[in-house]
Amino acid sequence: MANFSPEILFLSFTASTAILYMINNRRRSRPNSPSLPSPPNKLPIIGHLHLFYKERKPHKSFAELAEKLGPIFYVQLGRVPAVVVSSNELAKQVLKTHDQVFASRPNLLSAKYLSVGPAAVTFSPYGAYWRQARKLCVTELLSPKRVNSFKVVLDEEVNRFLENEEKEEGQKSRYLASVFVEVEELLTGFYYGDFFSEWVWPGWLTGYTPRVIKGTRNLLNSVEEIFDKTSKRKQLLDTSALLLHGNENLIEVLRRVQKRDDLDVPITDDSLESIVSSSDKCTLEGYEIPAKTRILINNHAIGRDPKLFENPHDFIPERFQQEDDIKDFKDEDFRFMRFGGGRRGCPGYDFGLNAVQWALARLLNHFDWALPRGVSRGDVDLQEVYGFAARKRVPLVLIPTVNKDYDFNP
Ligand code: HEM
Repeated sequence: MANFSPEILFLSFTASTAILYMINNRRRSRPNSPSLPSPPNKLPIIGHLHLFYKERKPHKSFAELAEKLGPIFYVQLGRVPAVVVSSNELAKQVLKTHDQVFASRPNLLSAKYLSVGPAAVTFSPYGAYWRQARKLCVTELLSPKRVNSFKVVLDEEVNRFLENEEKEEGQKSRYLASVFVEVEELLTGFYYGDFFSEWVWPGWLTGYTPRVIKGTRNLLNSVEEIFDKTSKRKQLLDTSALLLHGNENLIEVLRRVQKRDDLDVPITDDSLESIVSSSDKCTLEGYEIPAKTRILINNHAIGRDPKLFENPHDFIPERFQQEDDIKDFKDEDFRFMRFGGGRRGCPGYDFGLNAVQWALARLLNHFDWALPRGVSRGDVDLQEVYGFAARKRVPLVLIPTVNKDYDFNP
């Protein structure tokens, strides 16, 4: 029997339902902006969703459409009206000029289950709860002082990982990495059922909901195991342990913090419970964007814009060594958006950079790397898979040669 993927099953089922009922929802959800470009072939119920299934790479389909329709266009994704922007100027307008209007987050099924730790902030709707949770996260977990104190742990972790690669601990590290990869896949925001959020059955029919539940269980078990390991580390990371689902969830942390008398902004019961959507209408490039329209910033297309990058499709990592580009880490022109932008931009910027630089510097300084014998540069598959952050489709396999002068236990 042919092996149909859950998405195909779901899309076919929905498309046939659409044909049976012959419902044309064009009038219901098209925003009030007749001149906003939009692709043809909009189907009943699923809208333009069928255009984005190709190779499971919606970012590429959006980029191809932008080439035909321009840097701003409208698509109907199931029940969700969306506007796709594909230029850095428009991204700047969304993330800077109108960032309050677009500061909320979509209501994803995966986020409902996986909203623990920093993800609880990431997926909170914009409002009082998000503001307090983010403030708590920034002051208690991501302040420069905190990030500095984690350096000891980072150092220890990188060493432990390298030492134990072949032992049981190494297997656990690999398992943990696989759990995070799965979580990252689940949080991509392009599960088709999310465009019909009032329907519960597609999640069960396609097996997506059980997958999310399993992913959540694995994540929580892994994180709990990490924090149970040593009481010393447990003390050091006490606050982050709480944020990452210790004995209290984030609401309980907020309830506890609510009783403190040193808060700049007192947390009232109202502010804890109120979830405000400030999603208002606004104008982009002369087009009126109705309230509750989802804005998708196509980072993939912006990162390959020939107006911004010379030979954008060529692999020239040296381009990022230019002084201007290093300075451009501030990204005032919104060319890279590595950490997003605006009021929902990444508060873990320092932490993330430290962690990546620390691990990468070690790997590059203390090992020489080469392709396996018989494999040449041209053989390396540079295709990506769509995700929260695009990952290589085929992992890069390299042979390290240990620098014997490096002491793992200084
Ligand atoms: C190199 C590492 C990292 C990268 C590339 C990264 C990137 C991002 C991006 C692109 C966003 C979305 C911003 C937007 O919507 O405009 C984000 C949000 C967020 N990140 Fe990071 N991040 C990194 C590390 C971290 C770390 C280490 C933490 C915390 C431990 C963290 C916590 C958050 C939170 C809480 C949000 C949501 C902010 C909000 O919605 O208010 N990130 N990150």
